[in-house]
Amino acid sequence: MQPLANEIKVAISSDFLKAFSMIPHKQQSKVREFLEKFRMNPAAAVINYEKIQQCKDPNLRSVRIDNTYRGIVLKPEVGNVFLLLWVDHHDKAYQWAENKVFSIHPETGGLQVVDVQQAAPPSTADTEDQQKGLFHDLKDKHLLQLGVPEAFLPLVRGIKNEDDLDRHEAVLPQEAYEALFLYAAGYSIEDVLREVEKQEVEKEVDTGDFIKALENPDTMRRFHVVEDALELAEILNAPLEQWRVFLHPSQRKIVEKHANGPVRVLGGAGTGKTVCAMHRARHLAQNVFKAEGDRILFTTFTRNLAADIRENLRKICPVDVLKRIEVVNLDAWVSQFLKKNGYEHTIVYEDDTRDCWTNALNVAPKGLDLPEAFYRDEWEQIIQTQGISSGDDYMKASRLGRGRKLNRVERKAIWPVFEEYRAQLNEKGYKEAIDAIRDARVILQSKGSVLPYKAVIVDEGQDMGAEAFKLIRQMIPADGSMNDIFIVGDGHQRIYRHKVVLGQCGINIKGRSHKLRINYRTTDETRKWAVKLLEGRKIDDLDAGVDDQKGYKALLHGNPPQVVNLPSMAEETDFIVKHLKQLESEGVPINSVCLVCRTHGLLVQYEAALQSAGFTTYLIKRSAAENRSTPGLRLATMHRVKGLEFDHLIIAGVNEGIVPLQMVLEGQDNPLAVEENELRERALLYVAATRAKKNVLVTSFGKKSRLI
Ligand SMILES: Nc1ncnc2c1ncn2[C@@H]1O[C@H](COP(=O)(O)OP(=O)(O)OP(=O)(O)O)[C@@H](O)[C@H]1O
Repeated sequence: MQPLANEIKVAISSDFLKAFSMIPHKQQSKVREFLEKFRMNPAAAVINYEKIQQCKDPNLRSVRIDNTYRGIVLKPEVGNVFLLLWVDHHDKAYQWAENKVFSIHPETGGLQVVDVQQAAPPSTADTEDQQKGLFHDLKDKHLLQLGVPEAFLPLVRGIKNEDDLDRHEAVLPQEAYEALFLYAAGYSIEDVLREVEKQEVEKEVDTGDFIKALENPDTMRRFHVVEDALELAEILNAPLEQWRVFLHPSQRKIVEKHANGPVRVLGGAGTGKTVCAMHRARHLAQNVFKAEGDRILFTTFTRNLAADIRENLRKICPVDVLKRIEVVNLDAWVSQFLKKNGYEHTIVYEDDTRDCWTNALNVAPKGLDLPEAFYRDEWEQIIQTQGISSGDDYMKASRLGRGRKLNRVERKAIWPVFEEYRAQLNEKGYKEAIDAIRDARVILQSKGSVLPYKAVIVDEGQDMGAEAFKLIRQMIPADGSMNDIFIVGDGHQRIYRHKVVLGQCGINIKGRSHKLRINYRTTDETRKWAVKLLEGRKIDDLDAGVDDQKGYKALLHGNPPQVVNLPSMAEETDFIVKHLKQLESEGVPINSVCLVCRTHGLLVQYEAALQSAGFTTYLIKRSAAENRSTPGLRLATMHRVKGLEFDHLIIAGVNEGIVPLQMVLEGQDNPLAVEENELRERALLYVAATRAKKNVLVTSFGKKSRLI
């Protein structure tokens, strides 16, 4: 790798990458050639800097890409630093540059770009209105602390309500908008400053020191200092995958945190939890645990998400770093571990154990007349959760929270069902995941094995059960080591049957808890629709506390989800076909669309109908990464789309009886369990809707679900 001349720093902006992605391929190749020369020596004579007439910022220059295309570069007067800002056709590039001014904010130290033409206050604002503005309680000093550029103070004073604030979102620097949004949402100024990490801003900011400004977290959300040619080439190969380079300050803080124990990160759908977890893995492997034998374990709940993460880590890690990060879903890790330790069995899930239950229920006492669902829940919620393995222990077990009371005689009478169920599993060589996880922990404990992991990173923490977290704790015992466990999760997305209290699994996160609030994936309209599904429900924070969705915001805007009810499935399918054809006619690639529904049975029916309408389809499976190079409309159950994302989403068959799934709700005599089951069904719809980047269509036939 060649070093840069004279310690010159070259940074590219997120805007530059967006502009680069929009120019023709031919010019993109020219830009690449130019950039390589530029990166090696931006001060070289071959680079033709031209002053831009009428430009408000005296430090902006244009550079020649070819006869017709120009790049826009910022070369501050002081410091050996060059920033690449934009690329476009000559006239458009000049137009873009005309009103832009780049400056270091005197309070926050962040390098901001503002369009000075947009800084004028709303023309309707008279003096009286200004006094009643949304921010009239805040002094100028506070507004500046929040990152509002000085030139924008009159504009911000003229903002009268939240809609007005939203209208100015694109005009304000993102950090200023986010801080104002939080204040408008009811946070105190102190809370806002804490939330946006601006409590400890340096006293004196040198507004001429661009090198220093490039290290500021606000700057780093839009500028990236290019390290070497390889990195530059990789960034240019996927200019729109901005998560690879530009982290939000709240994300960066979490990623680079030096933590003296386990860290928990919460955040609603699309807030970049997985992105943070991946960057954390890279950061630890690259900068903290650097020895050849050091390993980072990155574990997820679902198998297809692990496959996706493996692919994405490749994009941000050099090969030598990547090979020290092991990505695997927990069940697979456990399976491999048990195999290595001489255990041969198959891990089974709910659907695989139907026969075992049928046989076990043959020994159920006739007089009690308890439904199958009762036995299954008793097994899962009492016997498995408490690790009960004998009739005696079952007699003593706490059944708190179970609606149907059982006296001693009844307990004794039903215990043989569970014994028989266990025997059925053993006979077939099956193990429920929770048993396998428990076995792995016991082996680790008894052998005192030392694993090579210096850190464990957990994605989808909300779906890991207590046994899973106890195992993770055992993998990396609590011996005071720094940066040992990093968990990201969201109770709103819990769609499997687990609820944990990390503290009770030996994972103490006190004082090391963070929250992400900016949704990068969905539009704000979709986010609001999805959040409503869970409104008023108590959602836990993985550690016996309560989580909320206050202060969340999506960066993108669009139409709210379209909800359509049709009389029959045939008519619903026709409607979906028309919708898909419309998308195709707008140039939407069909593999960026996913049709989701609640059950596999229904999915198969939609698959057949859509295939006969001429669409190629692709079923998303439990074990494979979502490979976009495979053609076809994506089809998946709600469980399978967790952690994934698509431009367009169709949620079909959202009928009463299907969402929530009747089978899940019935047979329950415990109101608490009914409530929990319904919550999970709502969470499934929340997860499904929040997979969409652009728009959501929700369809039903016959009677539509009461949830929509
Ligand atoms: N700093 C960032 N800059 C640009 N895009 C980002 C950034 N962080 C996250 N994203 C994008 O936001 C989307 C959601 O990110 P991610 O999947 O990490 O969120 P999540 O919180 O794990 O979502 P969920 O819980 O809904 O599965 C992705 O498309 C990701 O690339």
